[in-house]
Amino acid sequence: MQQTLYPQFKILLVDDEPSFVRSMSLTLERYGINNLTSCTDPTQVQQKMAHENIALVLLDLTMPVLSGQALLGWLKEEYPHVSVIIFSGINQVDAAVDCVKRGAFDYIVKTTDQEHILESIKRAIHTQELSLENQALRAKLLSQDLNKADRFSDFITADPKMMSTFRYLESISTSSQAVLITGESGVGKELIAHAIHELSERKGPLVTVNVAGLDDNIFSDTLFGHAKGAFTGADKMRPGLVESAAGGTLFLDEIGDLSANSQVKLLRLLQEGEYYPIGSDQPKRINARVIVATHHDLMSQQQQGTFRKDLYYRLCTHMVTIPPLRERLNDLPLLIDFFVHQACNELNKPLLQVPQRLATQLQFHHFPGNVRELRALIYDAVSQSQHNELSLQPFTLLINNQEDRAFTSSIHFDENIPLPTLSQLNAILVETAMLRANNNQSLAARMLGISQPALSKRLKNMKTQNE
Ligand SMILES: Nc1ncnc2c1ncn2[C@@H]1O[C@H](COP(=O)(O)OP(=O)(O)OP(=O)(O)O)[C@@H](O)[C@H]1O
Repeated sequence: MQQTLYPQFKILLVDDEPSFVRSMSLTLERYGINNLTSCTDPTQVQQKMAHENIALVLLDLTMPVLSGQALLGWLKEEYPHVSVIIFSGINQVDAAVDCVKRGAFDYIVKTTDQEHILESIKRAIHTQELSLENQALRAKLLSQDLNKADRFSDFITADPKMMSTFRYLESISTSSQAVLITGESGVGKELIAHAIHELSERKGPLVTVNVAGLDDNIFSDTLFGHAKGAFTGADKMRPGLVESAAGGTLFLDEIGDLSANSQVKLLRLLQEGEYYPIGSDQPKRINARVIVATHHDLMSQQQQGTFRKDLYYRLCTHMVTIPPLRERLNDLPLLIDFFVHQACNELNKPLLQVPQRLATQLQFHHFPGNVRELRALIYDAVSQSQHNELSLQPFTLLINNQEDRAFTSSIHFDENIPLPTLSQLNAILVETAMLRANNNQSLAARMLGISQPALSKRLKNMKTQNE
């Protein structure tokens, strides 16, 4: 099994008592916090900070030679972004206030119960993770570049909104927090989940589970597995898919359809990082990053009370929304070419020419099934094509219907206002087409159903009439 280090940065434990360092390390490791380094000699801290990627320090207050307070002052001066939690053998309000004033994240008495200590450490980790991601995100947004563009190569797009989504995903690639992907059915959420897994560089597998329609028992059995004898027919222990995803990613698709009971279990898994196989009282720890996706509007589901608020807010930390195809029409020609290539390859046909007007004409279609629908249409057209050009037959009904509908529903003449003249309408149409085509005359001409020279002539006429 792959051992993933958590968190992504190191935690330095400094205490002159070797027994405390040992027991604290064991406790943290038991709770999945295993990216640790330690020292019992406070004078070594300087060297460790210089050579290791440390973002959280757990510091004993009372040590010989160099006190925790002195080290805290030095750390806050030299490494202001590093969080420091102070541990003390005694509960001294003055010392606690002083440490917090000097910038300590928290002050903990060593005899405090373990849960409280862990809570504080988890909070510090979470704060550091968010701040590191924030820095990465800012750098990424400023740079405009993708470092690992190849990880997105299966997702065909030239859309600026998708490019910012890719940059955002790069900046959170090493985070251990869950990612929520939303968007209509068929927009490519599963492809994005694959890209996130690839970006994370986790060595383990990507395990996908469609949770729609799973009742709570099946959900638990599928994800958490069961112990031998847990129920009739459980004749041997079976590990769940959380375990299969160890060292990798667990992708839960259709999360908006999760039953209320299963939502509680998922929340616990995300919050505590633990789960119980059915019939076992031994908790197991998750060692996989979780990605969830849904085509539902989770925000309104949680407002209506069908999706737990706490789970929603937990999932929201990292969220991406993939726009529907009709909102990224620039992707149409790219996707058409891509699917024609793919279909010709798969169906063993020579590469077909794509009539240029296809993308323009398809712009009017609403694409309720998004890219999946476009893919199916292209595959159908490729299989029906007899000659070396893609047959437009499968699209005719769709194009005519949509063009007519788009046309008639968008044009309305108010009875109280005089009708425009034909030349006024002509000018409006030409200007709108030029605007939509980004001043590309060939494209605008195709939209208007005329040749490029004819459009150029009209533009010249309009110009002289205006002069
Ligand atoms: N941008 C894209 N480039 C190439 N192929 C795409 C793109 N987007 C989607 N596809 C293809 O469209 C189909 C549907 O994509 P996918 O299954 O990822 O959608 P989804 O959003 O997860 O849908 P659902 O909500 O129904 O699960 C797949 O065959 C996928 O490969």
